[in-house]
Amino acid sequence: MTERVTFFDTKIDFLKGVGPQRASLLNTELNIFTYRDLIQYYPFRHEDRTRFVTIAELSEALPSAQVIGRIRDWAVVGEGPKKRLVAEFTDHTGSMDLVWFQGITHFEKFLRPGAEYIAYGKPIAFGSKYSITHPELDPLTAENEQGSTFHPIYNLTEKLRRMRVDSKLIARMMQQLLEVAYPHIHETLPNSLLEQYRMISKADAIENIHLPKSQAWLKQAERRLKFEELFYNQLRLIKNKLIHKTEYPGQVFRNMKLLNRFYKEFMPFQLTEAQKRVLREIHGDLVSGKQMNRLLQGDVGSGKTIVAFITMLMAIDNGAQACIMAPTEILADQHYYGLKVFADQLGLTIGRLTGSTRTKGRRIIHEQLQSGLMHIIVGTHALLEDVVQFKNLGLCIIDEQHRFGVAQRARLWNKNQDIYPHMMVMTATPIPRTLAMTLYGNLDLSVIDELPAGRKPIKTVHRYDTHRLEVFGFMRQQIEQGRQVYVVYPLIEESEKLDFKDLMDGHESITRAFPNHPIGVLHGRMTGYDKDFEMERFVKGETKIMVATTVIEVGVNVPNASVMVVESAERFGLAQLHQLRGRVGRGAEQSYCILMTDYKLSKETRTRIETLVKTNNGFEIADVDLQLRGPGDLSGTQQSGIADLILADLAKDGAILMAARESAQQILAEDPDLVLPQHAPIRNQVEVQREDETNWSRIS
Ligand SMILES: Nc1ncnc2c1ncn2[C@@H]1O[C@H](COP(=O)(O)OP(=O)(O)OP(=O)(O)O)[C@@H](O)[C@H]1O
Repeated sequence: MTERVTFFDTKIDFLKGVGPQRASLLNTELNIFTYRDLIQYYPFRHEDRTRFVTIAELSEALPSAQVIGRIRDWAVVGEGPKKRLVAEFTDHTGSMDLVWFQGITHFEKFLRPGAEYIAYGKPIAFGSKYSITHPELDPLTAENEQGSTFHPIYNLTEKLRRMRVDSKLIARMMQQLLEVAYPHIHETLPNSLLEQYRMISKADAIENIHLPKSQAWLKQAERRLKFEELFYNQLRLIKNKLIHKTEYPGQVFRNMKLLNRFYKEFMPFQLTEAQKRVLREIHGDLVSGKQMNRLLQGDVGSGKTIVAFITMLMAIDNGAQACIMAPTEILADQHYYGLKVFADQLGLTIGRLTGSTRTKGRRIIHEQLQSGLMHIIVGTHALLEDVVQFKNLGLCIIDEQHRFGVAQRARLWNKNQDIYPHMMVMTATPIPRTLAMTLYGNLDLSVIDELPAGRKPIKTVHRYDTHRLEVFGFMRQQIEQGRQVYVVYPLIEESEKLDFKDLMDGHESITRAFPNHPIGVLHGRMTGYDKDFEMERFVKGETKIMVATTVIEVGVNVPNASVMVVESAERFGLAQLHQLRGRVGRGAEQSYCILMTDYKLSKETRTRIETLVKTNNGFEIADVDLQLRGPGDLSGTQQSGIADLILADLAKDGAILMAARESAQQILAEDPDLVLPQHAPIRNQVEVQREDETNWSRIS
């Protein structure tokens, strides 16, 4: 497709007052090269500059205040870092101080005693007098004395600030650009939607997101642009889903001989109703003749492994092979061991391929996959290598998908010659609905929303470090009743050395406190062999306590372990704590999770800990996590497309997302190829943006 050059491709150098030096600064610091880049560089907040207060009305409760007054006098006082310029600023109600620690020489030249200014900033009381440090100061003019509007504040880098590129300058550039750009901004939503949701035009929205005429306009602009962003996000995902459903054939897996045999002879337990329902959904896909693209969500311990295995059997029953890809070696190993038990019973060949598989082993696996001798392969990224070829890959299961990129997924698809393999994505931690929709809106969703019968909810408590002896006492009691215990320490890359020392000190003090019980230790610095050895001892019950880092976070399954002690729990994220806790409560015994922390906790940390104490429900926890941290921070989601949402906030804009999704669904159901005249704005936008994998709401 040839690039269409538009007005918005003009270089910012053409704006008045930009010049080559500033242009290159904006290029390198903010990635702003063209009018398009600039106009889409939205401010992150606005200052309300419509109202004034008098000096008598100042109060510390005001986050900021705008005052008209006169500089009566000023002086430079103090020495060294305390050196500052203090100006006395007065109006008819009183006097206050304006203070500068930086730019003193500039203000010495700029301040004129007797002249009138508008000062803006955060008022702080010193005794009976208020002062503003580093206020924004503008000479009073006929224009600004009525109060201006809302001033946009842009994210800027330190270097830009040093070079005197501030929000005011960007706002001036924006004003200049908007004056000429307005007629070039095409409408990108159909009239019907604008009317249905009473939204303003794209051009008005762009103008008001930068330089709003009023608070009401700003709100309208935000709502319109968020809607558009989410609408195109959903349109892209739903369209993608439709294409898969209509255009991509899938192998049909009807034979169920092996599956029936497994059910009759080896099935270790009764499936839960939720597991059965999900398997019916999957089976429906696998006999539909279309390629399956499904997301399998289930809370920690809900029994995803058996669902994955039965799905694999459906493929193998029909002469196809299955693979499962996990983000880490430990997790791949866990899947391997979990699945091997079942595979061995049926005499199926299962292999494991990770970074540490030796060359010779690799070669054998490659051959067996190519000849079709190997039925199931479990692995990490190593599976993506070109040398890995299958005879007939019928099913790919991807665990923890959000750690894999879109391109990696596509590479797996292409591993089969004639027909794409069926795809199933499993997430080990529940994700909130809004996030699931924007990340995985192109997939069909299956949820295992029920834990196996007989599980007792894990009891979670919070204990301060000072109560460690009591905790040890409790651990001892549990071990004497035949149970096993995990003690987990944080190990975070930035403070790895110290953390490692904590882990080893912890190991030592536990060894001293439990002289009669064998203790294991597990961390990322150990070799694969040592890790396997330690894990095996714990699985067999030879060690009673496992002191570990978060390497055991996902997938580890030792039903006899009933106590999880998390040291420095304040340093873990919510999802991570929920995952860790999920390592216990996997058998029939009552299980416990003990979150150890320091006395001093931030408000957010307290909320995290209290949430875990209060609920075992992963979906509820995921929602709190989203509220606390925002979607960009949820573990591992950064690179997966969520960052492309510039304005919409999935924690707050759920209602807009639902409306946008519904609209996208309706429009595509009525007009899948977007050929109706009323959908021309969408068609145009989609045609221009098709090249862009992630963001279809860009200015064209
Ligand atoms: N229907 C069931 N009845 C009884 N036990 C079950 C059932 N389904 C699974 N289990 C057992 O529950 C435990 C957890 O299952 P599994 O390891 O598949 O969980 P998961 O969903 O993968 O969770 P995680 O993400 O925490 O690993 C295992 O010991 C498994 O054998």
